[in-house]
Amino acid sequence: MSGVQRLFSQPRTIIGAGFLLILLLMGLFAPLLTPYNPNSLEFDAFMPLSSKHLLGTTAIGQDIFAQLLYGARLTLLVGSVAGLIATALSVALGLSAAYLGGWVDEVINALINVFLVLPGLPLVIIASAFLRGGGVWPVIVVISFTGWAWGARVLRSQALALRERDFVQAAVASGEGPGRIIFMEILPNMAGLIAANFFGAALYGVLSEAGLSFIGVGDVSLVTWGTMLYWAQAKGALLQGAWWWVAMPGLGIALLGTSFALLNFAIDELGNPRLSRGGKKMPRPAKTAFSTPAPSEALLSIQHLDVGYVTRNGTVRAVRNVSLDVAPGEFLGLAGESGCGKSTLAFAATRLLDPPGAVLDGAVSLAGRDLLALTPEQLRQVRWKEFSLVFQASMNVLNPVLKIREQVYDAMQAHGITDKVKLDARARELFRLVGIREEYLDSYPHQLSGGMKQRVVIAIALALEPKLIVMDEPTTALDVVVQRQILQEISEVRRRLGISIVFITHDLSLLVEMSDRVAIMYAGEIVEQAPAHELYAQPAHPYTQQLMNAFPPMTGARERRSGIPGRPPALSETITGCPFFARCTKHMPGICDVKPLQTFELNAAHSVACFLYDPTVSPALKESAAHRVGAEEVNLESVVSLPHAN
Ligand SMILES: Nc1ncnc2c1ncn2[C@@H]1O[C@H](COP(=O)(O)OP(=O)(O)OP(=O)(O)O)[C@@H](O)[C@H]1O
Repeated sequence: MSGVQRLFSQPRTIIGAGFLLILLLMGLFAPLLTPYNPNSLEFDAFMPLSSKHLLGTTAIGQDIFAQLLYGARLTLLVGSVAGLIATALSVALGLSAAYLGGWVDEVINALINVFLVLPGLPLVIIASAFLRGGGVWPVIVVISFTGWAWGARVLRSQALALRERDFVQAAVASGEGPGRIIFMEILPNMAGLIAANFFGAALYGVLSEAGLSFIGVGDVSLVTWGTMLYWAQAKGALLQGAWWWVAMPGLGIALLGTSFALLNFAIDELGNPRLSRGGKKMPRPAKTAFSTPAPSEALLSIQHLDVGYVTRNGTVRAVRNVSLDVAPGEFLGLAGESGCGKSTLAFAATRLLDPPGAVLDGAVSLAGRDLLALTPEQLRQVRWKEFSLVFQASMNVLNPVLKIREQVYDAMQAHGITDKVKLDARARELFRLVGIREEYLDSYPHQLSGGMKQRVVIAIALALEPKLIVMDEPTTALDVVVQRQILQEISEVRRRLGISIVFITHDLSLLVEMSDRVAIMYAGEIVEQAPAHELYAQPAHPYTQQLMNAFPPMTGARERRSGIPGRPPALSETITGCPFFARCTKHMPGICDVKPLQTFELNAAHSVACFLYDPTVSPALKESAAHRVGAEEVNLESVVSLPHAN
C-alpha cells in the first residue's frame, strides 16, 4: 500500500481532509454559492435568518453568509502561508544548527531563546500596529517571523538525536554525502514533526489573525473570520440576538483547527510506521547447502597494529602489536573477553575508528591496497565494494521510516548502480540468499523481527559482493535459536560466494564450530591463533584453555562451568611480560612477568604467545608450572618439540 493510500485509509485523515475541503470549497466557490458581495451595504441592518439571507445581515446591512464564504479565503490564506513560512524557517534553522554545530548552532540557539522568551501576542500586536493598513501580508509576515522558534527548537533536538542514530552513522560510513544524509536519512524521519510544525504554525496563524482582528489591530476593512468577530463584538451582535454572526466565524475557526489537528495526527502516523497497525509475520528462512572454497594467500593483512585511545589520563593501548592474516574465503573467528580490544581492532582495520581512537603504528592492507593510506574519497569507493561491515545490534542501522527496499538500494546506488531493474533483481537475489521472502522488500523495519532485520543488514553488507565482511557480534542481540540460524546462513553464504569473514564474539564455543581459524585476543594482544578444530582439540595458551572451560561443551552432558578468576590488566598501563600472568595458573615467575611477550609457532597454522612454548625456557620449569596444583592439564610434549619464535 502506498503512503498516500495508507494515509487515506485512516478515518481521521478522511474527517480532517473533509473539513478542510469543505472550508476550501466555501472560499473557492464563494461567488457561485452566494449572489451577494460581502461588503455590499444594500440590505437592512440585523435582518433575521431567511432563505434569502441564510445567516441574516450585519449591523450595517452586509450579508453574513457571503462574509463567511469570502472570509474563508483570507483566513485560509493567512493560516497556510504563515504556516509554510514559519515551518520553512524552523526546518532551515533547526537543521542547520543540528548539522553544522559549532558557532552556527550557538548563534541559532541564542536567536531561538530570544524569540521564545519574547511574549508572542504582545510582540505580534506591536509589530502589526507598525505595519497596519497594508492588507493581509503584513499580518502574515509578522505571524511567520514570530512563530518559527518553537518548531526550530524541536526540530533541532530531533535532528541532533537522529544524527547519532546507527542508520545515519551507517549512511555516513557507506559514503552518502551530506545532502543525501539530510534529505534522505534525517528529513523523512522528521516528516511527522515537520507536518506537526506546519499545522501548529498554521493554526497559530489563523488564531493570531483572528485575535489581532478581534482586538482591532489587523486591517479591519478586510473580510476574514477574525474581522467578522471584531465587527460582531463591536456592534453588539449578541445584544441584538444575532448570535449566528459570532457563532459562524467561530465555528469556521474551530473546524479549521480540528482539521489541522486531525491531519497532523494522521501524517505523524504515516511518518512513524511503528505507530500504524498491521504488520507482517516473519516467514521461516529456507536453507541450502553449499560447497567450501579453498583459502589461498592473505586477503586482509594486519601487521603489527597498535591502536590507542588518547585520553586525559593517558593513552589506553587497546590493540597491541597485532598481526593477523585472513585468506580469501576464510572464516576467521576472533574471540576474547569484553574489553580486550576486539571491536577496536575491527574499527581500526576498517578505518571506522573515531577520535579519541587512533592508529598509533602498523599497517593494514586489503588485497594489496594500503587501507590506512586511503583518502576519505578512496575509502568511500572501497567500502561496501571491497569490504563491508555488520556491527553489534546493527539492525538499528535500518532507517525506521524508509522501506527495506530503499535501504537495500542505498549502498548500491552510492556506488553507481542506478538502473531500477538491476537494483530490483539484485535485491531479490540478496533476499533469497539470506533467507528472506522477497515481499519483505516492501516492508518497513518495524514489520520485521530482530533476526529478520539482522538478515537484511547482512544482505546489504553482501550487496556489492565485497571480498570481506567484518562482523562484530552481529547476533548478540538475538535469541540463541535465531542466532544459530543466522550464523549457519552466514557460513553458507560465504561458502557459496567465496567471501572472507572476520567474525568477532565472546562466544568461543560458537566460534570453534563456525570458523576455519580462530584468533584469541587478550588485553589487546592476539595470544593464540589456530585452525578451529585444532584450537578446540588442543588449546595451547592457558587463557584459551580457561576460556574454553568457561563455556559449555557443544555435545555431551551439561556441567557447571567456571569463569576465569581475576581481571585483565588496565590497558592504560604499561604491561611487562605476559598480560595474563596474574591470572595464569601455569605462570613462571621470573620469566612470564619479565620477558617481553613473544609468539611461538607450534606448527605452520598454530601460534601462541606463551613462554611455556619458549624453547629457551628449561623443560623442568615448564613441567612444574604445567602440573602445578590448580593448573589445567596441558600436553606440553606435543608442542615443546615444535618451537619457533617470531
Ligand atoms: N572511546 C574510548 N576511550 C577510551 N578507552 C576506550 C574507548 N573505547 C574503548 N576503550 C577501551 O578500549 C579497550 C578495548 O575496547 P573494545 O570495545 O575494543 O573491546 P571489546 O573486546 O570489543 O569489548 P566488547 O566485547 O565488550 O565489545 C577497553 O579497555 C575499553 O575500555
